[in-house]
Amino acid sequence: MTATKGLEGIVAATSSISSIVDGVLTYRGIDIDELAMHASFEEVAYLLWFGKLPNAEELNGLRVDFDTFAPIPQLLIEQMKLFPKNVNTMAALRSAVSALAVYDEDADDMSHSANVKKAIKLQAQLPTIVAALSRIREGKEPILPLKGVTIAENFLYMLRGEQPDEISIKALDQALVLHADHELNASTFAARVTVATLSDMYSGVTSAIGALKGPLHGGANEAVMRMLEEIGDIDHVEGYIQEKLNNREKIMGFGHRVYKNGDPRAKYLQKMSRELGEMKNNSELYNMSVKIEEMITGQKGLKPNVDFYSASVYTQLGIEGELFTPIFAISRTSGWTAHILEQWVDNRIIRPRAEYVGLHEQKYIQLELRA
Ligand SMILES: CC(=O)SCCNC(=O)CCNC(=O)[C@H](O)C(C)(C)COP(=O)(O)OP(=O)(O)OC[C@H]1O[C@@H](n2cnc3c(N)ncnc32)[C@H](O)[C@@H]1OP(=O)(O)O
Ligand SMILES: O=C([O-])CC(=O)C(=O)O
Repeated sequence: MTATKGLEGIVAATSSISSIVDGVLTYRGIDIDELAMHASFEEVAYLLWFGKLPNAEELNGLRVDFDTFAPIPQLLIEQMKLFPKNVNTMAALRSAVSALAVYDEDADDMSHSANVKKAIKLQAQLPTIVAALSRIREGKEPILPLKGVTIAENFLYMLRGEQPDEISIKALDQALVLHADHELNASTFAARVTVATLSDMYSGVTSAIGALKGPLHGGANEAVMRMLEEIGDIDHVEGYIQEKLNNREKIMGFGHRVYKNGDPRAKYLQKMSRELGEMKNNSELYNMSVKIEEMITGQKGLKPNVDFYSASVYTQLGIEGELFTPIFAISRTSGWTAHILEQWVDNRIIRPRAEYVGLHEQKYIQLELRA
């Protein structure tokens, strides 16, 4: 038995949700380019769960479900208020989603219909939780979700308590579409491993949030923002990045296990970042990001991934760094829950082997004889 570090190249599941072949990403067979340009996040969530784009009636039904489920239990809000103010937002989100199970009397109902309902419910409630966590951190009261608006609009409204502008809504909606699913990435794999024991959907999504938090995965978008803040000025990019490269440090937001010639999602976030800068007459963040990209691609041949330009996009939308990875989680909830439902269709516990590299033939030594 020989281990493959990081399971690189190992095919660990079959799936009909999303695929990456020769650098082309599709959701249910539809190219991400088409979805990025034409689809709303609500349509994409439906597509991931049900395998087809919704007709007008189905889409409306899903929107009504989101409206119904978006409010979160008051007891959960009270619990979140007890979290320390400086808590990591992903840690708080992980705890809040875990707690949601306690308030759902159907949490352990493993029928397909109950699980589909939980997927929709989780998708509706994640934006409410993330916005509430942000408001509580700022010492403000959480805001109740609106009815009859998109997830992107509702989230921005609940964050700020005022009607967001159309450009921000459109940009966030497109970002949600781009982050919704990505084959067997680490957090989705974590979700599938968890629910393959026949544990419940809340456990699966809680595991996934834990995996997404790390800076080698979803946490990279926040790390990119911290890096841009540390650099501070376009004139400092060269010295800062060169020193990191000389020290063989990783630059967050670059590289990918599967894409070697570039992440097809990154170009949309780059475009959005450029356009937002032009609109606000302040392209500093965008220009810094482009300069970083030129250096990393020039010297290491590495291309930006989905996390790199999302950092400057969210910042230009007036969103704080602590919310970048939680926003990723809001979007990826659609993909995680679609994978969880798929896992249960033909389930088998996921239990690989380890190549043992430890000591052999050791003897038990009595406590009093140990050094
Ligand atoms: C949504 C997402 O999860 S997208 C990914 C978000 N993560 C990041 O942006 C973090 C930065 N990137 C990375 O750490 C990696 O590229 C990963 C985690 C995305 C992929 O990891 P792996 O496929 O295991 O590649 P690995 O880390 O082994 O890198 C291969 C080589 O490229 C180098 N490399 C990879 N990414 C980077 C980077 N961002 N900066 C500098 N060097 C890098 C590694 O140092 C390694 O070099 P070596 O062979 O000389 O040791
Ligand atoms: O697929 C991966 O390894 C990481 C990624 O880009 C994602 O989850 O969107």
